[in-house]
Amino acid sequence: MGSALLSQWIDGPEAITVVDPAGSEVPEGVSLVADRAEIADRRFDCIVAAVKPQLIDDILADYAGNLAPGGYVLSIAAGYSAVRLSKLMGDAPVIRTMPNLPAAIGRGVSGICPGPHATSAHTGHAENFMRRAGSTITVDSEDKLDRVTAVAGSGPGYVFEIARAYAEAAMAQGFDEDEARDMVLGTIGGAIAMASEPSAASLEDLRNSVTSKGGTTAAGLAALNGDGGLSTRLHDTLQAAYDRAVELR
Ligand SMILES: NC(=O)C1=CN([C@@H]2O[C@H](COP(=O)(O)OP(=O)(O)OC[C@H]3O[C@@H](n4cnc5c(N)ncnc54)[C@H](O)[C@@H]3O)[C@@H](O)[C@H]2O)C=CC1
Ligand SMILES: O=C(O)[C@@H]1CCC=N1
Repeated sequence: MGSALLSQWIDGPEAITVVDPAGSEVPEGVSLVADRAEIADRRFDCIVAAVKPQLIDDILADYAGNLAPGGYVLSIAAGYSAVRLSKLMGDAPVIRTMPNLPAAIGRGVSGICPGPHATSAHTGHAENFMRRAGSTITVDSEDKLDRVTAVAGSGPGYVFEIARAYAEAAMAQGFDEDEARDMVLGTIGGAIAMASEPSAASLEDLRNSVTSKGGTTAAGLAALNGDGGLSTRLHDTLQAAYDRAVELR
């Protein structure tokens, strides 16, 4: 996820240094170091925590001394609370964010939640930073950010899985893999673009506008969600993701 954001951040004026022991590739103009020791005496206005939440306890405390006076920590980690991260880093100002993967093409949706000691200047900076990667929603509690995580952070995973299953079903109708992928992504993309038009009708009305009485869509929709099974499944999906975020706090 860090690389996806980085791809959108590089056009800005900031000097960016990435620490990654795995030596991931970084875009031109970004410094890469494999070991924090190489930057031990340097100070940064913003430290981005982009490791797995389960690794934060072991990794981030070492960076407390790398924060410049007035700087802040921007976390993208799911669940791991800003309060806990601030304490871990010597009462540093922390802003928690929750981006999603389409940030890689500037189409992300990012939640932002100011944490302990964060000033309005820190929040403004984080909002500008995340807006470079797509749209943002600022929330006033960590619990809400964990719910943004369930809806949007994990959301591309649900969408890719739905598209995959949809394409698999198209193949069962006799289309080859490329045909199925093209038709399914074209249909999803077209429908979403139409629903995203400023003057678009409600999602319910749009659905109804496809559904002729006694026709094919009505037959398909009855199988898809006639018993409310899809609605229940999606409700359970978001709840399970939220519950996991709570466990990671
Ligand atoms: N994958 C996604 O769609 C999203 C992920 N996130 C959050 O982003 C964070 C990273 O997740 P992913 O990108 O999926 O995982 P990832 O495994 O792809 O990336 C983690 C990176 O951390 C690096 N790393 C490991 N140990 C390190 C250390 N000691 N110092 C510096 N870097 C180290 C790894 O080499 C790797 O490049 C997690 O906290 C996750 O909750 C948030 C929103 C969406
Ligand atoms: O699966 C995860 O935990 C991360 C956070 C949101 C999306 N990927």
